[in-house]
Amino acid sequence: MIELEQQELTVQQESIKNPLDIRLPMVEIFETVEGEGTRAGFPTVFIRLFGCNLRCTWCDTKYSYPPAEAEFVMTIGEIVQEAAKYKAKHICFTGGEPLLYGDKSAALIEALVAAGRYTDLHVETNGAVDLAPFLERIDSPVVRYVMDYKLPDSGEQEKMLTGNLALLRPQDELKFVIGSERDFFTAVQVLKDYPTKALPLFSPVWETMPPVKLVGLMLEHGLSHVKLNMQLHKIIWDPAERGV
Ligand SMILES: Nc1nc2[nH]cc(C(=O)O)c2c(=O)[nH]1
Ligand code: SF4
Ligand SMILES: [Mg+2]
Repeated sequence: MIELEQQELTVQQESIKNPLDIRLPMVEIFETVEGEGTRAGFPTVFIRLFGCNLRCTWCDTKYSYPPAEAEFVMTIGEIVQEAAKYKAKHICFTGGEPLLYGDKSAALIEALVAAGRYTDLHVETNGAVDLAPFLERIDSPVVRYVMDYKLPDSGEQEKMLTGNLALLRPQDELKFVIGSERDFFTAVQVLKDYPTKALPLFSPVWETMPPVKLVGLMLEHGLSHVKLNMQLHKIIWDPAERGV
């Protein structure tokens, strides 16, 4: 994969003039209903890029980074065309980490916006990529960021760029995946320490945090501004199923 990325970079530095020709490593494109966040339940096209800069203990998409390999490479033009084969008007841009490719990730978002088909394009980002360049460059009311804040159980908390929290806007979402009481109390503290305009979502880790326990903690601690976030796709389909 590293070889592929280096090869891609060399080729692109030489010859890319049209953003639609930029090539990105892909895992999958499919249509389903969004399982999470404020747009849960809406038919949505998922565009899943390959590669991630984190390794969360409870990750449910380990097929989206090495030692797994990218399923295929597509140009931005091909990705936009493939997405347009589906009827959904919402896009979930995910991974892996969809913003891993910097300017190339931004160019894909811009091309999807330019297609003019979509009323919502949300980016599922992992909290370890600086959102400032994307917020500066992409000026579209349909583009929203759903940022994860990784808690202690994920093993990746120290990679969180806390500066992102102040950059998030009211249309954005800040998701905490909560695996334990320690995670819960850390999330509560983060919300106190780093004020944000984004909507906070608390999502239970499927295997270790029974939803009833998380709801109990939310009510007990008066978290009236926090929304419970259940992963609908794990309730509708087998939790291990891909492409749903
Ligand atoms: N239905 C469904 N909703 C999702 N929301 C976020 C997902 C993700 O993997 O990022 C996801 C996913 O994989 N499936
Ligand atoms: S950031 Fe997302 S894709 Fe990357 S390891 Fe963590 S859960 Fe998995
Ligand atoms: Mg998933």
